[in-house]
Amino acid sequence: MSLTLAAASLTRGKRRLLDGISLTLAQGEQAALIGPSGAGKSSLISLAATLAAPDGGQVSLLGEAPWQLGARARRALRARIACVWQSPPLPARQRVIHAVAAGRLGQTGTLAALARLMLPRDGSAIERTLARVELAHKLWARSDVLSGGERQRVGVARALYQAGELVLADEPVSALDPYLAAQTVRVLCEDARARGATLLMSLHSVELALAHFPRIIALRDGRVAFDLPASEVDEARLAALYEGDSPAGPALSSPATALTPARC
Ligand SMILES: Nc1ncnc2c1ncn2[C@@H]1O[C@H](COP(=O)(O)OP(=O)(O)OP(=O)(O)O)[C@@H](O)[C@H]1O
Repeated sequence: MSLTLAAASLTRGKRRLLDGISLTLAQGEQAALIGPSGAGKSSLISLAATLAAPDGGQVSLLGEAPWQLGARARRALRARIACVWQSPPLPARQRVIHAVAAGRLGQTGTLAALARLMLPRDGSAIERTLARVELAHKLWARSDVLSGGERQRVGVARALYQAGELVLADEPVSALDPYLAAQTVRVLCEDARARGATLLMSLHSVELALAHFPRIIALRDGRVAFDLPASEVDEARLAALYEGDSPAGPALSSPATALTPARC
């Protein structure tokens, strides 16, 4: 299995963000994660990206138990996992070419990686990757002059360039217009399919989820509400899922650690 969560839970302060989540994704499988705001979608992606360790249950990624590995082995595992964040953490002065090149930073030794980052050898491959998200013209632009949607597409290009065996995407198209959103989801799905990579993507747009994914995993209040083939997700299930959106769990009693995006 590419991704397995077995009764996985995640707690911050007194709040249970994820409550006994069990699911598996086979190598090459593609699933969309949907659910109301606050359902736990980003928390689940954070667990799968090893940004957070479960405080109950197990997480297994690409056949490894990340939290039983030493730091070095966990870094090597992370290099096989590509992440796309809703707000990609791009340093302001970084140029797009370097931001995309950073996708492969974890795949070589430190010195080679730094040299590659300063002076990307495969600028034309990076440009072609950017062209897939209609951003080739921004190759040398600085990150701080990009729009929110352009930043998101740089994050997508970085993941495409990384070519991870497991691709995790948390609301990767929330800042894009409907045409680009559909186009970008399609590119991520096609790329994963062509490489036999596994893809898990959280989406607010149920329409995009149903149009592009064969499997829909729905979360509500930190639990799996349903996990079904897209063809079996009907209006009644969606109405029950989104009806009466409510915050999950009790209020925090103490400041909690934010699940901040980091490079996978
Ligand atoms: N570090 C934290 N400390 C305390 N509560 C948190 C923390 N991170 C998230 N939460 C809470 O956990 C719940 C789940 O958050 P999460 O971001 O996973 O939901 P989501 O489904 O991705 O929501 P959205 O669709 O709005 O992005 C929310 O109620 C959120 O306020």
